[in-house]
Amino acid sequence: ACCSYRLRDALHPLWQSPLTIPGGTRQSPINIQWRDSVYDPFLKPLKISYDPTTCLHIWNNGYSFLVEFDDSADRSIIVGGPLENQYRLKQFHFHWGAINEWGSEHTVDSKFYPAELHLVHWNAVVYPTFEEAVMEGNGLAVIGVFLKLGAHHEGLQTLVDALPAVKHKDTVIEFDVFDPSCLIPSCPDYWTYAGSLTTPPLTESVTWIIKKKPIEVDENQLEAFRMLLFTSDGEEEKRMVDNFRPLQPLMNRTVRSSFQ
Ligand SMILES: COc1cccc(CN2CCc3cc(OS(N)(=O)=O)c(OC)cc3C2)c1
Ligand SMILES: [Zn+2]
Repeated sequence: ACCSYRLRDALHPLWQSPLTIPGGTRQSPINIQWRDSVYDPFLKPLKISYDPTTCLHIWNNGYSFLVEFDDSADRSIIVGGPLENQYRLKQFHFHWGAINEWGSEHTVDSKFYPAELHLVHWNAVVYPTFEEAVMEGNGLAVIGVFLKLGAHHEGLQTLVDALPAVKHKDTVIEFDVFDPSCLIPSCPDYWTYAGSLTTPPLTESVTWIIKKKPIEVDENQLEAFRMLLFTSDGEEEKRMVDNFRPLQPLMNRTVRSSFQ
């Protein structure tokens, strides 16, 4: 009883997974202290080339909603930046809060944004499958984009309009043409550091590329995220909000910036 009590204490209420990974040295998310980040002049610009027709569907996986892509060929890829290889787009999703005061996973100088977009890519040059890449130190590259409250975002609206169809956990809707580069700021500046997935399996396989500039979305668009449910149809409704992992210790890591 004692050990299970201890374990239960350490489990995150959201997905019953450990808050800290035993022996974890590069967990995510982290606070990005702007003045502690180190400008690296050798960082290249990140090159993003997505084919909008690789978009497949949106599904509510009970933790967020994922927009998944056909990653059977090198049709939607990123290259450059801190990356040694090119990486294929697998899916993107968001994390958000119940209110605008919090919701992002990463913070900048301890400031939360109301939401954060993650575009998940995998190293198909080195690994045969996404599942294998998830387990390897250089397996994944995730672009993080902060969302702030402001003007209506035209590109996001097509996605928002589809959300009522994936209100419940394990629902899916076809979504067949979407170019996620409309959600990425044109400003090239980013921070980068070695981290992990922030949802199970929490593996330390992610090169994080966090864009300095946020995108603006309006209140109605954030509210649309908040009307999704963690729960399946027929279960007692639990609103899908606050689906972000707590900040993790920086430990022996340096955050590099692509800008001075
Ligand atoms: C070996 O473990 C897996 C193999 C294939 C697919 C998955 C599920 N996948 C992992 C990557 C990931 C990563 C996710 O978020 S994040 N913040 O990028 O870590 C996520 O947020 C909803 C969902 C998923 C789903 C796990
Ligand atoms: Zn994420």
